[in-house]
Amino acid sequence: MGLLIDGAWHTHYARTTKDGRFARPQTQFRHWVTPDGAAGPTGEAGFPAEAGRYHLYVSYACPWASRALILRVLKGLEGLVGLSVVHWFLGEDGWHFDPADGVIPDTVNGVRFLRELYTRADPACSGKVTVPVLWDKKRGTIVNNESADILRMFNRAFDGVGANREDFFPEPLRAEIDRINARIYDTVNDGVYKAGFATSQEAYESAVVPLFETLDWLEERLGRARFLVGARPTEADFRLFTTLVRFDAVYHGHFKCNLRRLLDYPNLWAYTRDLYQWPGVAETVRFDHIKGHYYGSHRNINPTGIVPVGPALDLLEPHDRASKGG
Ligand SMILES: N[C@@H](CCC(=O)N[C@@H](CS)C(=O)NCC(=O)O)C(=O)O
Repeated sequence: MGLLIDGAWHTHYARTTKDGRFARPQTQFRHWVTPDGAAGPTGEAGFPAEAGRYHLYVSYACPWASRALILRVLKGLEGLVGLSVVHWFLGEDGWHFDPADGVIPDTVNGVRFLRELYTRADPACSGKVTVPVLWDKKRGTIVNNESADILRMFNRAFDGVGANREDFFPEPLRAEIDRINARIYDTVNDGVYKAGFATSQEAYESAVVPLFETLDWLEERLGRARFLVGARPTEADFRLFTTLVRFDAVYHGHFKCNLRRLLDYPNLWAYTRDLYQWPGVAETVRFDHIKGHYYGSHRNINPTGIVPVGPALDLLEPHDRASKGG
């Protein structure tokens, strides 16, 4: 693992703060694709929605990239926004495209390492080289590498150029979705990383306790309703899903989030299966990439790199959630 400093690749840097806490770095590129090319909530104008102009780079292993991948499918953007998938192993050279099952090479820029995209976009770029990345083929630059922004763009920007009209961030539900996202981001999506990458007992415990408080709260909420907000799935559900689907396979053991398993939460487990079985979602979930990435790449946490065979999970088991409405 490494990062860019003024365009140069470095492999030695502190991952945690002095007290052992993991702090997620700021995202560098925050422009927006919009229907007419007007500026979005952040960044510059000049990225109008056009069929075939933009390309998405993801890892199947990564929960942040996977949420963008899910929205690409749910909005019917496969024919409009191209796709490349990195190799699951994240080593000294960062994300790369070595051939392996499931890897989709970079047909746009022909790069071997993802970091080359970052320095093409900005030769003096500094920061982590992360997925997802949304690339503009016309201007030859990164539009945005923040998954939360990419979800919102995919949800609306391409509706006039061939996306379907499904709305995963409906106007009347926005405030509630934002409110629920904030808690889930801090304690669950990022919470598992704060626990897993902690290098002090205190930092670890201060992530695990709120993580399970939120899961307990969600268990209760999802006992009353099929989805988090409203009667249809929204972005809030898919943002939570990508963490839940990895929970027992990776976070429970590898990241020591082991107060309870997802399987111990009847509602959360059935909810995860419901979303997994939602048309288009299962094809975005690749456990070989997920497990290979976490257990194989984080040698500070798992020095042998051995990938456990279990747990046996049946995500296709019927979920019986339709009775909760929606
Ligand atoms: N804020 C970013 C975070 C993305 C992120 O952290 N991705 C991880 C993979 S799960 C990554 O690419 N890490 C590369 C590294 O740490 O070198 C987003 O949500 O898009």
